[in-house]
Amino acid sequence: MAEITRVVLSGATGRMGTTLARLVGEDDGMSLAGGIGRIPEAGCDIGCPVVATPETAGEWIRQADVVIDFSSPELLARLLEMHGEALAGVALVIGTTGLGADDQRRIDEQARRSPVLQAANFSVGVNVLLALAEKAAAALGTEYDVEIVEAHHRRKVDAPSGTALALGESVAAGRSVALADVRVDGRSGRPGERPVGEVGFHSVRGGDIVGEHEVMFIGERERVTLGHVAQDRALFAEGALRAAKWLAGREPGAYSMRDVLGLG
Ligand SMILES: NC(=O)C1=CN([C@@H]2O[C@H](COP(=O)(O)OP(=O)(O)OC[C@H]3O[C@@H](n4cnc5c(N)ncnc54)[C@H](OP(=O)(O)O)[C@@H]3O)[C@@H](O)[C@H]2O)C=CC1
Ligand SMILES: O=C(O)C1=N[C@H](C(=O)O)C[C@H](O)C1
Repeated sequence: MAEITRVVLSGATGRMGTTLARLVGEDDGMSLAGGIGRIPEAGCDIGCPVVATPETAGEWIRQADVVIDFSSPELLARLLEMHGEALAGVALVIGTTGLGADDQRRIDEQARRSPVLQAANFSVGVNVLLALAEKAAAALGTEYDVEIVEAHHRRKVDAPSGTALALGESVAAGRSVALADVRVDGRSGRPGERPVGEVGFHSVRGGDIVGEHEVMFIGERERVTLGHVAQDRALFAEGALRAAKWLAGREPGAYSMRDVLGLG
């Protein structure tokens, strides 16, 4: 009989959590062990028991093959603090964005005990776009000004999006600079003339936009635009489940969608 991948969802009752629960339910190779989300009653709808805090999820985690987190920086931090040891050997797929330096440090520490795959965006298209942005930035150089524009639904709480920042990291890598040294979020007042090498970020929020990203390389007489439009968040959930199956059973370490997709 084929192996079943047992999944725990962190953020189970949210937009991504419920989409993931539906797709896991449709997949003969996966089963839901439990979920963490603030609305335990939602367990009936998503097809597995849900608890409101990670404290009581320890047993599920110990028995799981993979924990998939699309929640908030706060819940992810508590999960790692509370269950770092229970998670040893359990694969961890992280989609949560808006993380700070301390959150990232905790994730990197966990990657010494568990296989951890973190991605700001699980769509195949965006991961190809990240590679294209790096190539374009290297080829065009700083004669071309880079502006990154992203648009999301009105309920998104972090800005710029994780994907926009990942695109900025690609541009910075292509130019061999640190993003923190060239990043500018929006402009207002009299910021003065645009310095050479700056990477600008602009966030649009409204309605039900799933996720749109554009990287503009703006020269004196031409403009190169690379972009991606997500039309359905099942796109991200499918990518996360593909990553989960790929990751379960691997050695501890930090992995990326590049590894899953063989993008080098
Ligand atoms: N990497 C990728 O491809 C993608 C990443 N994302 C990211 O995933 C994250 C979640 O997105 P989305 O599903 O839209 O957000 P939602 O707000 O819809 O879902 C978040 C879920 O986490 C729960 N949660 C958050 N904080 C806590 C807490 N402290 N205790 C208990 N439960 C908590 C929420 O419960 P409650 O609703 O009750 O607050 C909810 O179930 C975001 O960071 C987003 O940017 C999103 C899409 C794709
Ligand atoms: O919050 C969202 O919805 C999304 N968040 C991710 C991000 O911050 O880049 C990925 C996707 O764009 C949807």
